[in-house]
Amino acid sequence: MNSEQKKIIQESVKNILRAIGEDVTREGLIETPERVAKMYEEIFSSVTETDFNNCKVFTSLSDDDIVLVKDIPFYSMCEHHLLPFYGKAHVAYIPSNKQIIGLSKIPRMVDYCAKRPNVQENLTIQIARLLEEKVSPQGIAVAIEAEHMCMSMRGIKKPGSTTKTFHYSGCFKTDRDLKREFLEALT
Ligand SMILES: Nc1nc2c(ncn2[C@@H]2O[C@H](COP(=O)(O)OP(=O)(O)OP(=O)(O)O)[C@@H](O)[C@H]2O)c(=O)[nH]1
Ligand SMILES: [Zn+2]
Repeated sequence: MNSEQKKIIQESVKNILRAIGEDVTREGLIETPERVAKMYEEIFSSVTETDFNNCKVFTSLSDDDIVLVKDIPFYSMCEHHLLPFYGKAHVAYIPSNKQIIGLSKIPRMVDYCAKRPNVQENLTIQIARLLEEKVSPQGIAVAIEAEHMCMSMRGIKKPGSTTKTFHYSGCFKTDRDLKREFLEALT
C-alpha cells in the first residue's frame, strides 16, 4: 500500500468518526486514522500483493498418502460489514508425482487468502486454488470453521454460533472413503 492509499484511508476514517458524532481532535482519537491505515495495510495486504511466492516444491517417497495440516488459526474480514470472521482452517492434499511443499507453506497460504475482504465460502475455495496452483496434487480438501462478528455483535446477535465450509477437489471429490478419512481426522 502506498502513502497515497494510506492518506485516503486516514481521511475516510476521520470522516466516519465525524459522521458518528465524534470529536476527531480529542486525545484518544488523534492518532486513530493513522493506526487504522497501518492496520488495513496489514490485514488487507493480499489485495495488492497478488503473488504468493516462496513455495519450493520437493519430492517425497509416497504420493498416495494424505498430508493434513489442521487447526490453523486465521483472521479475515467479512466483505459485507468489514467486521472480522475468524476460526480455524484445515487443509489436506494427496500429492501427485510425489511432489510436496513445506508444511509451513500451508498456513502461509491460509493467511495470504485471509488478508482481503472475503466471504468464508470463497476463502475456502481460494486456499484450495492456491494449493492447486503451487503443487497440482491428486486431490485437495479444505474445511473452515469460523465465527462471524457480524452475526455475533450485531444484527442477528448469535455469539458462539459457528459456520463450517468445505471444499473438495480431485480424488477427495470422487472417493467417499478419502473424504471420510479427512473428516474423521478433524474430529
Ligand atoms: N454466505 C456468507 N454470508 C456472510 C458471510 N459473512 C457475512 N455474511 C452474511 O451476509 C449477509 C448480508 O446480508 P444483509 O441483509 O445485507 O445484512 P445484515 O444486516 O447483516 O443481515 P441480517 O443480519 O440478517 O439482518 C448476512 O446474512 C450475513 O450473515 C460469509 O462469509 N458468507
Ligand atoms: Zn458480515
